[in-house]
Amino acid sequence: MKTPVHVAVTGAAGQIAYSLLFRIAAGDLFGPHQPVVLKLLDIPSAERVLEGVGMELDDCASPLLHGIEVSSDPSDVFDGAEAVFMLGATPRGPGMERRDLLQVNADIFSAQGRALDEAASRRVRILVVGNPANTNALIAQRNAPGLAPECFSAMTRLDHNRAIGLLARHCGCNVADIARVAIWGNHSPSQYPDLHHALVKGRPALEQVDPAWYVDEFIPTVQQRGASVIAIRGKSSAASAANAALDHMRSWFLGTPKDDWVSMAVASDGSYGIAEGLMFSFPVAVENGRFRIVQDLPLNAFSRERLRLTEAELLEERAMVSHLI
Ligand SMILES: NC(=O)C1=CN([C@@H]2O[C@H](COP(=O)(O)OP(=O)(O)OC[C@H]3O[C@@H](n4cnc5c(N)ncnc54)[C@H](O)[C@@H]3O)[C@@H](O)[C@H]2O)C=CC1
Ligand SMILES: O=C([O-])CC(=O)C(=O)O
Repeated sequence: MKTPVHVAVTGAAGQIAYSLLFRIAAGDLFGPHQPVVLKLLDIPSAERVLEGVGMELDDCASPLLHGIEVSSDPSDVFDGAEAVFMLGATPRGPGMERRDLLQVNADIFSAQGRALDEAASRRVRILVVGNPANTNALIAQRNAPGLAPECFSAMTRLDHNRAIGLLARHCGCNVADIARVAIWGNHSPSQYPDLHHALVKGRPALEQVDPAWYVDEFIPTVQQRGASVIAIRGKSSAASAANAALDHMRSWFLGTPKDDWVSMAVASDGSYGIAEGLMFSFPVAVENGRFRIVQDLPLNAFSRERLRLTEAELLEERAMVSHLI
């Protein structure tokens, strides 16, 4: 048996965690031969719920689950962690934008960034899911100067999966027939779901869909999908968010297919003219456990303008938390 990977999950008593933890324990993250230790963090008032989640994990009798540790102290939970899912944050309700959560959630990410700096493995891979995810990831990263910026990412994989699902339904094909969809920018309505490089059954997607559908339906539907789920379900996406978080981490640990990429918000290195340091979603490829931003994709005037708009929003969000970074 291999040495267990230590996986920390914050907000472990919440709804996304309830869809995530059992799948990690079942091997959906690292496969059927890699044991894990789950390290669960939530606030003291959630202690009883967390205890109950731990009981249910025990009751799954998963041979891959080599331990469960529960705490309300981030330093305990991040100690030696190699994979960290940062879910712990207040979700939005109907009528709110994700950025309305910035003042509510920002302090969590500065404190937990410092705890990661102090305790996590130097090779840790951190995924911020709690909203507004990009700027929370920026706050955490800036509060962890002892960790490489490449240890941090924020989740736009749900948007990426939504885009693939919608395109597949529209084209009447299987999701496996689709490649090279990209989400650029912020996990917010300003994000840019880009089909200019996408392939459906190996042929350019934009030759197979009506341009008006792409601009007037596809882009706004993906941008607003989170709000649509809240309006209909009464709560924000949870199972699909957990699924995307697993997809994100699995791609980061195990790699992306040779002829495809995924979308991840990572610290900008200035690629495509995006301000350095912003946590910006790019198409990325992963090889040997390291991601690289896919380079040299041609961007037309429409795409350049969309990138500029979402970058402007992230710059505004960064200015709103300048006291924390
Ligand atoms: N990036 C993305 O694509 C998505 C992001 N989200 C975001 O994920 C976050 C979590 O969503 P849910 O699980 O539905 O919310 P939830 O309210 O069910 O769970 C959040 C949990 O975090 C805990 N928490 C709060 N402060 C904490 C702290 N300082 N340390 C540790 N835990 C803390 C709460 O006690 C609660 O148990 C929300 O911010 C939501 O908006 C949700 C869906 C998709
Ligand atoms: O919309 C929300 O608040 C939750 C979320 O981030 C999503 O579903 O994309």
